[in-house]
Amino acid sequence: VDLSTTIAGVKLPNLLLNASGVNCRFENELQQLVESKSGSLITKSATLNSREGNPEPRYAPLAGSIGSINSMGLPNQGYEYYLNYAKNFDYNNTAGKPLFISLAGLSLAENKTMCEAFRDANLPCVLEVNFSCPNVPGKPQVGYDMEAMEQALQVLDPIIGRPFGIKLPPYFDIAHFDQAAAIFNKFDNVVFVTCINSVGNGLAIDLDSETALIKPKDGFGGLGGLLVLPTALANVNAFYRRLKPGKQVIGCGGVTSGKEVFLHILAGASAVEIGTQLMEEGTGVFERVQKELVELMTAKGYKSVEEFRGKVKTL
Ligand SMILES: O=C(O)c1[nH]c(=O)[nH]c(=O)c1Cl
Repeated sequence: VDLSTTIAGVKLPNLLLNASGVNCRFENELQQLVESKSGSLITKSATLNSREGNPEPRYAPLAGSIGSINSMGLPNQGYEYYLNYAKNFDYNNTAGKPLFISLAGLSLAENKTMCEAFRDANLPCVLEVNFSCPNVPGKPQVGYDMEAMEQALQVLDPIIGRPFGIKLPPYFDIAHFDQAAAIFNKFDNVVFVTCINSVGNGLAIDLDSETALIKPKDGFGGLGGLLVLPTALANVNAFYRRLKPGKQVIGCGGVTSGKEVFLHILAGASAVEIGTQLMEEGTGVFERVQKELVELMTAKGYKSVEEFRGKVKTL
């Protein structure tokens, strides 16, 4: 069974990778991903300067393993740390794993500076511009401001000057799928969108203590895990149906096993990111999920993901 895929012109030996933000802030964590059975890896979203992020507790699993809530607040080492990592990355590693870099500037100026630095370094890594962090107080998500998103792309696309992707928030209105896809179809370098980032500003409350699970923002944080699966599948499929040929969708959200990876591919995903389940299980999740996906494909008679990608049936 062939699980390989190609994103932005780079080959992934298998279609699984981490969701940006999980197990990828520090070099030792990134090395764990390199040594894992993932097909590639992506760094924690970087800002111009390093950040401590929000006060803890800022992440919590939800009762009944239905998902997670986080308001990390973009803790990261600053973009130069990840630029340096990308300069030293072994692109000829035996596993053949490519490297993705996530950038989440707090302003267009920050994103411009970071994208110029990566352009000047001219490295084989692939950029994923994060327009969807829901947890920086006072910073509304660019992904929910269509005009700002288009203006940002008008500035960043020519600077990046090569294929790149965008990490999107979940949309919940068909008109928003239409508007966002129409924007991305204007930029030839935007060759993939990653759907979805966490479902913003949920509130998880503990029944016994009658207290919010996380400290920042009165307990408001992004939701992930199984509970967001139907929203993730809808966003993957909405953009799969709307983006021009040649543009791809990376699925993210609700993956706990091979089953949900299969559903993401059926919805149209060319690669699939794992966040909450990686946070809870550790990097062994990639081997387990891959085995389950192969078993499921074999049971269904599929030899490659191309045979069923995007082929979700409707009634
Ligand atoms: O709070 C975070 O760091 C964070 N948390 C998320 O759930 N998505 C993001 O893109 C980011 Cl940047």
